[in-house]
Amino acid sequence: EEGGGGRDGRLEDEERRGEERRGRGGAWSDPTCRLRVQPVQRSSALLSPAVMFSSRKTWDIGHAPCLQELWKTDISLDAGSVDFLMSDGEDESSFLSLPSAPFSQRRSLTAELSDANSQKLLIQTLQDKVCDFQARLRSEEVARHLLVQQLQHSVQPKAGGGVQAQQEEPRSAAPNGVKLLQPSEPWRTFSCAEEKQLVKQLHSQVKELEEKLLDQTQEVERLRSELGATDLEKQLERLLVENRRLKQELKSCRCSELQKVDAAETCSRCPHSQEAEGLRREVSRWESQARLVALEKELLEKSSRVEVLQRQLEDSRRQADEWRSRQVEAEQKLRLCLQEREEGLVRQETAPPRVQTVEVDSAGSQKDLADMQTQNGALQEQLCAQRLRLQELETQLHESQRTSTQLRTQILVYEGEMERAQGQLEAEMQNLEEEKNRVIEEAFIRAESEMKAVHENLAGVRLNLLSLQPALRTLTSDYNCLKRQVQDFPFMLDRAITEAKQEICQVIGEVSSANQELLRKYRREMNLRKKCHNELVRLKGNIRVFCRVRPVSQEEQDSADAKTLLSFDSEDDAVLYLSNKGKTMTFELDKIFPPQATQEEVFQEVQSLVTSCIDGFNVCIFAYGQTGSGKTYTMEGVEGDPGINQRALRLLFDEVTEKAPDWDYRITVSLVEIYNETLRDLLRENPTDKLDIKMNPDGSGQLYVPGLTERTVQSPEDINRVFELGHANRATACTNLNEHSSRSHALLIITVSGFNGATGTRTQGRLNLVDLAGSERIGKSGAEGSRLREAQCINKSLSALGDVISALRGKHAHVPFRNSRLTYLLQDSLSGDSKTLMMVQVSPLPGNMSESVCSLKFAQRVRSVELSSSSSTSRRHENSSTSSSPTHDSVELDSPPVTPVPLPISRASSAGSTLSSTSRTPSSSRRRSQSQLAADRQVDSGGPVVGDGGQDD
Ligand SMILES: Nc1ncnc2c1ncn2[C@@H]1O[C@H](COP(=O)(O)OP(=O)(O)OP(=O)(O)O)[C@@H](O)[C@H]1O
Repeated sequence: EEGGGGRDGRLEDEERRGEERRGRGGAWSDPTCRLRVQPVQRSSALLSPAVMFSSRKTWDIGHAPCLQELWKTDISLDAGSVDFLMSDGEDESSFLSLPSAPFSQRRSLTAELSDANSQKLLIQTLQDKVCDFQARLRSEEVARHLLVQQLQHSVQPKAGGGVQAQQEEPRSAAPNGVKLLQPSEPWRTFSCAEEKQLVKQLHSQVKELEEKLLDQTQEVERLRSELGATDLEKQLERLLVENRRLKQELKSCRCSELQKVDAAETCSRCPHSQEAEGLRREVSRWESQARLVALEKELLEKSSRVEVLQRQLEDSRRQADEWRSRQVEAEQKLRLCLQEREEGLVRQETAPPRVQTVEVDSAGSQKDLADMQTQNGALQEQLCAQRLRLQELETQLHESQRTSTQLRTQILVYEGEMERAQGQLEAEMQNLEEEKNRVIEEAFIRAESEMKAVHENLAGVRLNLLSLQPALRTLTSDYNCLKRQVQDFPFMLDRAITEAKQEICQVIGEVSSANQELLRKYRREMNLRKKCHNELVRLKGNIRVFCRVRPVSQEEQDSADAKTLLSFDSEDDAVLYLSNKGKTMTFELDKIFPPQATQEEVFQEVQSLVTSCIDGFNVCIFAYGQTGSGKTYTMEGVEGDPGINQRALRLLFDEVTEKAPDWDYRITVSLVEIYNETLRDLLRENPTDKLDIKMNPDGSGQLYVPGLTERTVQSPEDINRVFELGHANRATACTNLNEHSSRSHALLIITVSGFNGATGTRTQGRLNLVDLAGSERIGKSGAEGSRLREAQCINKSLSALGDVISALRGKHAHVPFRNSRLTYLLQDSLSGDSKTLMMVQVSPLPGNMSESVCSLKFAQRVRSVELSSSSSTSRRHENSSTSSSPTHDSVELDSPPVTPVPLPISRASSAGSTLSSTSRTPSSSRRRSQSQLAADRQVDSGGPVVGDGGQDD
């Protein structure tokens, strides 16, 4: 207002100066100085799309552009266009529940919204839209009203009292002190001051209007942000959220009902299910009732909300009617103004212009006049533009009228839709009410029956409780007792564990001592067993003689000479009868194997001798007999049916393995052949090399065979390899193996060395398995050359063996071991406590009878010899000692007999054997049977066969 006042002041100054100029120069005389007063040009802001409202609360600038576009493009407002308007061309989702389909489809879509929530939402949306349309209508009406007012302001001076009144009171007609120069004012001449003042007034008016427009635009923005469509959208959003929540609640209610039904089915068999089911049903009944109450409350709220909205709708409708009537009035006024203005214009055109002549006093006045004339032209142009604008406004008015008509129609349609939806909602509510009542009744009946069942169950439970009380008391007392025991249990457990530990330690000590005692007893028993065994062997005789009669072969059976002269005692397996030249000879040996005896049966009888080798005894097993009597068969056997050699080694392996935990044994094997008194090693690479028996250079007086190969064997496979090698070497050494083998002695020397780690005891025994050469007396048959020499050598060695045994038997001071390589080599195995087995092989054929008789006599003679047990003590050495040895008793009690390592062929043992033969104890004397004595006598009378070869010792 200050600014306005300032401007007014300036205008007054200008008027005053103009008056002065007029006073000085008189009236305006120049026609060029005539001034046409033109209507005030509207601010460009008023022509902008923005619409101003008279009231602050009715600003709605956001939707105006859309309507103006419609007006410009002349789009008819059908249902689709209404939707487009409603969505404001920006976001259709702002009207979520309203389908964007044409209006013709809306009915069917609405009909599809069957449930109450959807209908409620639809009603709400429709109401919102109605409000929205009403607001838009209001805003349009306000805009039109404003335009009309503006027009009225423009034409007011003329319509109010004509140019005269304006001339009389130019300042009072303008609001806010601004003098409005109306375009309809008739042409008149003004003084320069008046013109200048008029121009200033026009400028100030324009500025004022622009400021107002700016303020109102800002106000519009503010109101739009505060109110506008956002409230409606928020409300709509809230309602949508509420609708969604209600839907989910309904769904969860249905699901819970279904789950309850399922649970009731599954638990129907449970004994406690009835009670639980009753309680659950009661809870669900209460829940459903609570839910129904909540729904009812919600429904009431919704209903009240609908009523409020309906009231708002009524109000808005009434306001719309009022606005409509006011618009009609404004239109009428506008028409009247226009009419008057047109008439004024017509009058102006028809009336002759009054031209006042103004004398130009000065060049400045003339210039002002020219400016005024220019300004007058501009005002004329503004007048034309104003007219055009008036026409446009009229067009817009018509359009807005048409739009309002269409909107009204749309409102009516929506109202009808809303009424129908409301009717459906009411019907739905009615149905829901009925459903609710029915459900409540059913729930009540169900609850009653369930309550009854619950009461019955409760009575049963009470009874059970009464019966359970004594048991509970008992259990409580037991529990307390157990609790006390559990509390004491750790102490008891500790005590028991301590006692148990002590007992266990004590028992372990006792067991350990008992174990030691048992071990001691076991050793003593073992020694006793060995002692008994040795005693038994001694009683049986250290030299044992078996006889094996070979069967008659198929070829021999076919010959006429197959009739056997040998017969056996069925009751005594030690007696053999031989019929020769009409008289029967009886031979009694330790064991006689008939032809049908198997290799296994033969080995059963010799295996005790084999095992004594492990205990440190020297054992010698001879196979004696004529060629073809079965010596090799008995010792080596055939493939698939091994003889004593392989079986002995296997047995030794088994025994050694059995004693393995305490004893560590080593078994070595040597294969030696004696042919023509020549010693050869069958396991060395060059078996033809001759071996010699020499005195040990260490001065111990023992004999040994330098270069004799000793192969360690650990398995039957090793044995097989050794035998194969020996057999191959024996074959390379001769052209005819069979011939050669019958003329040579084959010795398998097995040495078993043992060491007891616990006691430090060492043992060594030797098992000599000898396949002797044929014992037939070839020399007497007139053989010559090499055969004679072979026969002589065989006879010599066999005679030497007989002499040795005879000397042992006769307890001679001197035993001629050195008369042959065989006896020399086997000196240790034949003397002392060594054990000797002579397996005499006999052919049953009559043609071999004389040889059989010789062999049997030799066997009889050998059997009568006994080695002295006392002499054995000198042969034993303990822990690798040489000649000094413990007494026989001490060895037997504490440890197995021990022989020195390595095993020498000792001369001292020879002396020992001599000593032993002289110091034989009476207890070791052998009781012989009468038949044996008879045989001895018979042999003595017949003369020994052994001596036939002659002795060179
Ligand atoms: N108990 C037996 N059962 C079956 N066959 C046997 C028996 N004893 C010997 N024979 C067979 O008799 C034959 C001669 O035996 P073997 O070669 O063992 O006699 P030998 O006394 O070793 O002869 P040599 O002194 O010439 O070596 C062989 O064919 C052998 O198979």
